[in-house]
Amino acid sequence: GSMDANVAVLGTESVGKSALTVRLLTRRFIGEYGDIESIYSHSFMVNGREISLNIWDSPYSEKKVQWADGYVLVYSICDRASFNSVSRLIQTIRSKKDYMNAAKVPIVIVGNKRDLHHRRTVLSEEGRLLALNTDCHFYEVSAAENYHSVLMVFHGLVDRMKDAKLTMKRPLGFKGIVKSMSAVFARRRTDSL
Ligand SMILES: Nc1nc2c(ncn2[C@@H]2O[C@H](COP(=O)(O)OP(=O)(O)OP(=O)(O)O)[C@@H](O)[C@H]2O)c(=O)[nH]1
Repeated sequence: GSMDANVAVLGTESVGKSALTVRLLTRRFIGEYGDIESIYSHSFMVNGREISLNIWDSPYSEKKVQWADGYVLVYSICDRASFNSVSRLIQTIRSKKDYMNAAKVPIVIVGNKRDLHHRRTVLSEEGRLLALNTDCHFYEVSAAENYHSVLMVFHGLVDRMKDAKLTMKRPLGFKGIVKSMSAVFARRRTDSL
């Protein structure tokens, strides 16, 4: 059957949340993203099954943590503070989500801006270790350079959400605010939330 799930892309400022989301949806990197805050709907096939994701790309808020079924937690490999905030986010999500088993909340950790290795301040091993210790998936990617690795992030999350037995079909909770990608390319402020 198909799966319909809500995904929150979270992380501190300028780590590339919009870049990752736009890369997934359009396969493109457009450089500057402005103050985009929208929910996007995106469907793809995984092992012959249609997966429909509602993706909310935005700074942290409690409302989004409640809304989401799965989380993409993004930091920049050039920004130590953004990495530190990821472990705090994991704690927050696990304390706020009412799962039978908190360890099962589907979370993937993403170290972005891999292309900027000359400015790296967070080692790959540190990301991998954090993921190991918190039972999350881990990816290092470059939204700027690569579509495939970004796709793998969302496939990994879908796998985790399937494990969490999230199979019910349900309507999008925020009627009428799914923006078309033209809003992104027009770099329009989307303040209707
Ligand atoms: N070199 C490089 N730059 C990137 C990458 N991803 C994003 N950027 C740049 O980093 C800046 C911030 O990217 P955004 O996608 O707007 O980051 P964000 O996390 O959505 O930022 P906020 O909306 O401010 O929270 C932009 O100038 C992007 O072009 C990457 O993989 N490599």
